[in-house]
Amino acid sequence: MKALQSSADSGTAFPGVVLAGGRSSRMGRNKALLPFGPESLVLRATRRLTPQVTAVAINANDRPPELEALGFSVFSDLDDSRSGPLAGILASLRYAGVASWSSSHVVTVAIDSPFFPTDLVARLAGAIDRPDRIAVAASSGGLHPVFGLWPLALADDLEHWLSSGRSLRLRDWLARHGATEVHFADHETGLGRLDPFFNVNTPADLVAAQHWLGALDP
Ligand SMILES: Nc1nc2c(ncn2[C@@H]2O[C@H](COP(=O)(O)OP(=O)(O)OP(=O)(O)O)[C@@H](O)[C@H]2O)c(=O)[nH]1
Ligand SMILES: [Mg+2]
Repeated sequence: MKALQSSADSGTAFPGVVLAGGRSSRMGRNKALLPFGPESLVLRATRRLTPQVTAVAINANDRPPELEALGFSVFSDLDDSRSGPLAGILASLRYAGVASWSSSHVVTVAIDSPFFPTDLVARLAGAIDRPDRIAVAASSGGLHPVFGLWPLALADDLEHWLSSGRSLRLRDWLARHGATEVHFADHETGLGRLDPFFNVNTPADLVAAQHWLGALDP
């Protein structure tokens, strides 16, 4: 069995994927390319993730030229069913093989949580001690399982789970394996406490997020 490839001394050693494969139906337009501060949500996510991981790729099903031109590897779900985040996690586990990422796990983050913690990966990695363990993020707002550390060894299990018509709910597949939950504190801002996993789903959420952005460090 592969050793868990992370240590406090060498820093985290996992590749990361920005999950941007959803429909953005509540927003009404592709969330990845939404302007956010001086950049876009996808650039914000990659910029926040890059210092935490060994490589970054983007998982997307809508792939306009502006997305492809960012300089990151982009890969789609295995099929076009848009069946939810589990499809993106499976695609990420499979992409790890395509990209020859030699690690025990892949990290995923959501496209639409622009304030996710800068110590996300270190904290998730520090919470598990075996290469077959899953770690997921939690906060005052509850569990955020799209932010997780996923063992590559579970790819076949997940593919079978999805292809056999089991639940598409991420939490249902998590329950099958168990996961270590890692709690993250709110950001303290001049405007009050902000859940680091604040989620931008609607145009109103985007307005609120821009407001929070002004109250936070870069
Ligand atoms: N790869 C992939 N990722 C998905 C899929 N559905 C949701 N996601 C991702 O999961 C995260 C949470 O998605 P949601 O905010 O719940 O859904 P959304 O599709 O982005 O937006 P809505 O259509 O408004 O629900 C985001 O990072 C999405 O890009 C999917 O079918 N495939
Ligand atoms: Mg969302």
